[in-house]
Amino acid sequence: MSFLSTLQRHLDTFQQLSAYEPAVIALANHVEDCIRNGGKVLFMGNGGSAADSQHLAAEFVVRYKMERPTMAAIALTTDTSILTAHANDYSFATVFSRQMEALAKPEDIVIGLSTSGNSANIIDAIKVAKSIGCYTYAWTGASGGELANISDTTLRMPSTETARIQEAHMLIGHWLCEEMDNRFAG
Ligand SMILES: O=C(CO)[C@@H](O)[C@H](O)[C@H](O)[C@H](O)COP(=O)(O)O
Ligand SMILES: [Zn+2]
Repeated sequence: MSFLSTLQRHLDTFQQLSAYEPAVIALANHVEDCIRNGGKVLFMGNGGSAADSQHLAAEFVVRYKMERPTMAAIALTTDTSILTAHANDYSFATVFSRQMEALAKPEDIVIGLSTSGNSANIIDAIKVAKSIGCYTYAWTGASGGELANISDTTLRMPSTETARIQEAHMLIGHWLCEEMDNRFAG
């Protein structure tokens, strides 16, 4: 496939994202309430979505563009000792749910990023998060996968291509950070 056709598919996907404004504003309102009430946001994903989870948690805790107080967030993808011990001793399928049991509180928001919506470790962790009482979001591709059936809210990106879905997730994530700057800065 040529770069121009890749770029065209990216643009086709992104052109549809303006329709997501109500969903992103609703998410931002929810995250604002969660943070103001002492909650935190837990992100998780595999592969590129692990990187995206860390990227967004860093922007919450450190900064995005503006000076504002820190916002509580954590990516469940970063501690290699936890990840390797759990995968080695138990199973990779429960590598996030174990951390969810340890860290999540009912007032928290959980965001699982999965392009297929079918990653077993995210499905298991969303189930555990719900049993704890957290509100759960799935960020997926167009199909939504199994995560769309079990999460409280699913944001389905308008693509079936992994890379384009990931690119759209990051636009949504940066849009959320921008909203948080507007609400918490100054
Ligand atoms: O970044 C990419 C592809 O762009 C890959 O590393 C990709 O994230 C991995 O194949 C993941 O395991 C896919 O998982 P998921 O998005 O289906 O949950
Ligand atoms: Zn990638």
